Amino acid sequence: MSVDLEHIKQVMAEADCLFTAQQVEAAMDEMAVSINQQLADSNPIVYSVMNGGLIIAGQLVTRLDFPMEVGYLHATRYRNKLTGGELFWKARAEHSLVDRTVLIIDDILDEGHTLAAIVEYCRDAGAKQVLTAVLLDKVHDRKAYAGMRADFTGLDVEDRYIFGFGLDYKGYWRNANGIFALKGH
Ligand SMILES: O=P(O)(O)OC[C@H]1O[C@H](OP(=O)(O)OP(=O)(O)O)[C@H](O)[C@@H]1O
Ligand code: HPA
Repeated sequence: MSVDLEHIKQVMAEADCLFTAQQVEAAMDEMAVSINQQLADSNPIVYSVMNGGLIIAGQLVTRLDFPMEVGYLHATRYRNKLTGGELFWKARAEHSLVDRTVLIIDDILDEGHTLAAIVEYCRDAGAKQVLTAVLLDKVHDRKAYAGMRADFTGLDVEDRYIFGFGLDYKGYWRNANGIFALKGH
């Protein structure tokens, strides 16, 4: 599928910056303090959820100062579209999860179906504890279950279409250094 790069550039030019790079850095610092306190002696496996979790996971784990194994899971529900569908697994865990603590890191908890399915998968695979960390939690009443929250959350974000810092607009701008909202959405 060909992409109109002028459109992609225009989207960024017109976007609203909701959080600057400095605000994202500060949020990751705070998340790291909590995770360092809670998981220091747990020998966890830390999974990034590809693709969106790549940036936050990479930057968060360098703030963690205890022994851990690191890997990735790949599950997608939006597939570069603006609304989510059925969860599609592209890569599952390579480690045995039996009796392990698992920390799942993703960019956003939106409706939460992705994280809920991943947590269930890890529990079914024998993990003794599954914790979740997200940079963003989108504020609305469409969560997979009422009151759903990650164990560690960086920033609450308004109910708009978001991109930057791992989140994409039609596959682009995951590299944007900050959190942006699409004009009119
Ligand atoms: O809370 P939910 O409504 O389930 O949405 C959150 C998920 O959606 C995005 O992934 P996406 O499916 O877009 O794949 P990507 O990570 O490759 O962008 C994001 O990275 C989360 O994993
Ligand atoms: O607001 C969003 N932006 C990009 N990807 C997403 N995946 C879930 N919600 C979003």
